[in-house]
Amino acid sequence: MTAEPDDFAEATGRVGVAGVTGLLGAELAAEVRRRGGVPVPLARPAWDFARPDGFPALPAGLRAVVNAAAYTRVDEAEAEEELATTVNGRAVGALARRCGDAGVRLVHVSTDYVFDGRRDTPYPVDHPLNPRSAYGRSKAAGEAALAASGAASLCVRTGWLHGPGGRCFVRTIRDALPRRPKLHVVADQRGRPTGAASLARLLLDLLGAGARGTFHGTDGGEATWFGVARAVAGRYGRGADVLPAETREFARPARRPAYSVLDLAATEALLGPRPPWTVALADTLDRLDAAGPPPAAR
Ligand SMILES: NC(=O)C1=CN([C@@H]2O[C@H](COP(=O)(O)OP(=O)(O)OC[C@H]3O[C@@H](n4cnc5c(N)ncnc54)[C@H](OP(=O)(O)O)[C@@H]3O)[C@@H](O)[C@H]2O)C=CC1
Ligand SMILES: Cc1cn([C@H]2C[C@H](O)[C@@H](COP(=O)(O)OP(=O)(O)O[C@H]3O[C@@H](C)C(=O)[C@@H](O)[C@H]3O)O2)c(=O)[nH]c1=O
Repeated sequence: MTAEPDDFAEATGRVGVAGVTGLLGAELAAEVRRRGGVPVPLARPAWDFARPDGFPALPAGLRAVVNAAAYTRVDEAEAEEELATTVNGRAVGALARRCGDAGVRLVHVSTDYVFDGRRDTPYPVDHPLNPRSAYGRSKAAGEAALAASGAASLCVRTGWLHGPGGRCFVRTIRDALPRRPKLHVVADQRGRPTGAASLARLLLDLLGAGARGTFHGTDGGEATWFGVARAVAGRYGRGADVLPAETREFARPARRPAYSVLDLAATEALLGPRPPWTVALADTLDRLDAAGPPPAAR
């Protein structure tokens, strides 16, 4: 990984955003606007990641492209691996080649699920990939396609995203609380919960710092899914209703890594310490509550 600062932070310009309707893409578009730039959606039908052979040339005058489009349904991917691999793998290569042709920098987002979760200390950026799920394999294929394209790119692995603008674990737990007297949540998977808005800022900051290669981009600290669920429920006076479970009790089609804490050393050396995950969690819940009534406290 390298970093040669440029003037991106001062002159955001037109930024292509793929996946603009998603959890991260919506925050990215908002953050580009906040910095005085113009987000340019790269969306269907022209940019259908399931049909990357049909990608057009990039719109003119883009300063950079950020790819937040992906097939993200981890369990469904087990039965749809071919589609997931096209969207998360082949399409990334095709987009990178379009960016290379136009001389435009590409920021691509990858996941903690490319690792096998067998470590018990944070995964360095150059640790060998060994995904245990179809989704993880499809995202690893995207990283490989990006590298093979030769385009000037930045790949940022993140994990456990949450935000008000889409489906995520935090929202699932918040919405389940009024309907379920008790929630059993796995306490043997550990990672770094990350706010989508916090990640959007980080991606643009990394771009502005001229970062190239692979970086990790999460919020700071670490937690289990049980810990996250407890924190969500605690806000509504329901913390005691979240009970710890083991992964083997919670059968799902896809395997999740037991440990997916990503090492942040290079990112923090460039941009300073990451905020603790609890800050972005409070922000997500504030924004969800502002949009609709919170679950009734019991
Ligand atoms: N969510 C998480 O916890 C994590 C996510 N990531 C990565 O972060 C990135 C953003 O994820 P997130 O915001 O959660 O994703 P979402 O599932 O919220 O959004 C996915 C976006 O991709 C678009 N998309 C899906 N299929 C296609 C297609 N065939 N053609 C064009 N666009 C398509 C969707 O468009 P539409 O609305 O039209 O379907 C949507 O805009 C992804 O690369 C993901 O792998 C990494 C780690 C954790
Ligand atoms: C809703 C729920 C989940 N769980 C468990 C199941 C699973 O092991 C874990 C996480 O649940 P989810 O299925 O919501 O999260 P999951 O879809 O696995 O989230 C992942 O999404 C992809 C896109 C990524 O890239 C990852 O970084 C990660 O954020 O919590 C419970 O134990 N109890 C519950 O009530």
